[in-house]
Amino acid sequence: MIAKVIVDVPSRQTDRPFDYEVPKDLESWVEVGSRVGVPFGGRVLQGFVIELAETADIDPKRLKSISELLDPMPPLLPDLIELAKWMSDKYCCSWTTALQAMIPAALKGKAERYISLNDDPEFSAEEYGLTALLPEDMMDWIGKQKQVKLETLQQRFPDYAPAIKEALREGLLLEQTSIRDRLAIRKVLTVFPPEDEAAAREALQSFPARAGKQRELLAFMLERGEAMPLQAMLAEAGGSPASVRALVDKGLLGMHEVEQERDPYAGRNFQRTEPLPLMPGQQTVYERIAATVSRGESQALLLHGVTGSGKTEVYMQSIQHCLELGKQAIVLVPEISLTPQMVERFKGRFGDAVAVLHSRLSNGERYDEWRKIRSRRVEVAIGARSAIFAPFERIGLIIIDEEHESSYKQEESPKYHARDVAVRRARQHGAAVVLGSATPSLESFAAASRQPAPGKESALLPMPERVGSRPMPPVQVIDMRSELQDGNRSMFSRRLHAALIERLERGEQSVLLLNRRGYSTFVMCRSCGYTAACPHCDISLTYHQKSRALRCHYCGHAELAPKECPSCSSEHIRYFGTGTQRVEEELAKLFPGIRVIRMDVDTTTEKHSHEKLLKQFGERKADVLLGTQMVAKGLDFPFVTLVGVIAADTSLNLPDFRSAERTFQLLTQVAGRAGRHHLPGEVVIQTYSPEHYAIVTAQQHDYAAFVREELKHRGVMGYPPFCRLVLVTMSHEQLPLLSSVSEQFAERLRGLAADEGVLGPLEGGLPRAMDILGPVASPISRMKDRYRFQCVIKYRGNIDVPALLRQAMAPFIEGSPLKLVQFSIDVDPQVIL
Ligand SMILES: Nc1ncnc2c1ncn2[C@@H]1O[C@H](COP(=O)(O)OP(=O)(O)OP(=O)(O)O)[C@@H](O)[C@H]1O
Ligand SMILES: [Zn+2]
Ligand SMILES: [Zn+2]
Repeated sequence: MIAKVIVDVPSRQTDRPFDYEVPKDLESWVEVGSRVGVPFGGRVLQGFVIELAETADIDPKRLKSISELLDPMPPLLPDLIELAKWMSDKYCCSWTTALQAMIPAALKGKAERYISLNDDPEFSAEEYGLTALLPEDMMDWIGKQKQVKLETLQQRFPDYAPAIKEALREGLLLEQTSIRDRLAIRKVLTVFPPEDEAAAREALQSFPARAGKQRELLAFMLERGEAMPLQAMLAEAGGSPASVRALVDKGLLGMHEVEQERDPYAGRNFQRTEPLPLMPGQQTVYERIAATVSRGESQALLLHGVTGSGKTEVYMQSIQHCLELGKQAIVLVPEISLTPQMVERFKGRFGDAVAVLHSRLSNGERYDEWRKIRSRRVEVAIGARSAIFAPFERIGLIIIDEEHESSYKQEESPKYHARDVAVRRARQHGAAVVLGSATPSLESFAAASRQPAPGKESALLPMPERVGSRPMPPVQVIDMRSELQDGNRSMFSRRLHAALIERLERGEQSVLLLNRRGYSTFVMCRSCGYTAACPHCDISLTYHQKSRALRCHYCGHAELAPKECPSCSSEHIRYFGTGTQRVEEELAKLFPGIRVIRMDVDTTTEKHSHEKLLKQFGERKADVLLGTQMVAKGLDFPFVTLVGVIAADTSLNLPDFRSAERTFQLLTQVAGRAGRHHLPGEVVIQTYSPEHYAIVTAQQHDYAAFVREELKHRGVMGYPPFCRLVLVTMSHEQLPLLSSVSEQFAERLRGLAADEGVLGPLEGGLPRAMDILGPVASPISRMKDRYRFQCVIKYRGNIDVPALLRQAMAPFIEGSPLKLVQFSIDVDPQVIL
């Protein structure tokens, strides 16, 4: 049997399956999706079996064998293997990169080298005159251990590296490579009650007096009647491991190692919840989703429900329906809203049938949650982006909450968008996809608004009302320019100031949002305007108050913050702390005694800090929750009656075609935190551009008006959803070489597009058109000492752009990797900064 294996070398030249013979004893184990170790270029590397075949495509004499099978049960399923191929085509990444993205980090094995003695009876060290090569104690040690790690051997005998090498060459020592996973399954020695209870009870009567402890232990286990870890048993019943072992030897108790799972939610009791009677709006939507799931139709539905309309309840009842059909469900949520609130809701409804995958778990915990899915012990997976790869076999429903969130796009390779992968995976399984949001992305909204095919219903499912017909909170927009004219220099407008006082007096809570972007921490000289920049990247350094250091976000470069200006020696050099720190200080000054919880990157670095802070706020231990984007989403606190936005426009002015959309989304989401329960809410938005349509429409809670206006702009400028984008970034240390290669690349691409008959500006109204802009220097023109150029490709219609890109790149990616210009391709980029 031949296995076609994708080997873990992420280079474009080796991005294809290689043939390996499956050893006879592994034939019944190796499957499509198995992870194996295979010899490759003199080493053993990890790979995935993507196909099994009878015959090899290469000369059988050159055929090598699989060296090891890494897991008894394949970590990947055939549908995921196929999905990886699709991802590698669509996103222009290597196959192995796509496959690696699908398995938990704990399974990304690393090759290790082991040394043993050559115990082949034919081999004689004397004969080859090798007896003196290695010291006797080393030979003894290796012999006793049978197999030692090369690293350990070198540490123990540091002076013998050349001798060890020679011994390996001469065959005195043998080397094996093997893939070791980054972490093993946790095993616990467990004691089992007697298999034959009657016999054990009999034995209990006839125990000799001196074996009193054994008697006690046996009685204890008989009483208990179920297995328990040895440690726990000894702690509870007393006694020593030796007495337990004696009972095991007598065949009265059983004992062996049992895999144990780390359960991050162990010991937490989730209050069981029952499905709520749905509101009429929820009911209509639920019925559409349930019918689609029942039909096994892979349709993508857009649930456009305003904040507080009860989307989560609709998700949960739809999942319930899916489970009743014997199928599984995946729920994607943005990492940031994987708060205890969200987890609690799902655990409360589905109990142990839920696996939770998020990045704040340790690798081990994540792996264990993943194994619950793989071994079919759970039915529902809830997690961030990568949970879309949950290895379920019969998916009936995929839900993407807050579908407009940019965190669904992975920024490193494979640069996939979970929404597109979900649609593809749903097609494989005949599963329904539900995209939910109060502020859908323009792409999803445009797709769902398209005229449905004849006989089909619309994909757009609106829920325009809040649960219980609660009103949307009134929003006031404050023009900060007139505040200044009236002599108010504070960062709080008079209205926001007064509103905060009211909440303090009434004992209600407030959420304050500071749009962090544009408020970063930087260093500036007041005398000459000098700002500290990274010597390796074209970007300014940020100031970290704790370590008093300046750091680069891109390459990690760090230096001590200067006391005087390096440029003009002035002492008037100023460090600007994070925006949120400044707001916090100001709050303390203006409202003595106010209790503030600050939530930003600085206060949420520790593992559970995010949860802790929210919990405190939920318990009303603070008056104000102040933070960045983190406070805008998903929170549902009954006593929050005021939401204030300190400066709405910081994200409006970014040179990014989505900046208006992002601003509208952020304002709408954060405004939605107010007045969700019995107490009415109020929102105050401070801005310098009160007339901007993103702010006006957010004030009116008018998504449709925002979309109309935004679509006009996108149409004029030629941006999605009117076309699609691909960003190609090229980098190299030498500017002249980079400039010449990027010109040649763009020329080739234009030639290929012209051959296809699609080259040209998009304005022409052709159904298929492709425009290639650039190359130009990237907005960050140098990073990690490499210069960067980019091309932006805009296209419309059914054009296989990735295939054209591969062809255009081909001449530049062959040969020695060191001299090569590096190409990075981002399909459907979220930011083109
Ligand atoms: N049918 C119902 N009957 C009573 N209460 C409900 C019902 N459905 C939802 N709720 C409650 O309404 C509140 C808002 O619901 P939920 O948080 O699901 O809204 P949402 O649409 O997800 O909002 P957001 O987009 O702002 O997160 C919650 O407290 C929820 O428990
Ligand atoms: Zn200066
Ligand atoms: Zn840098």
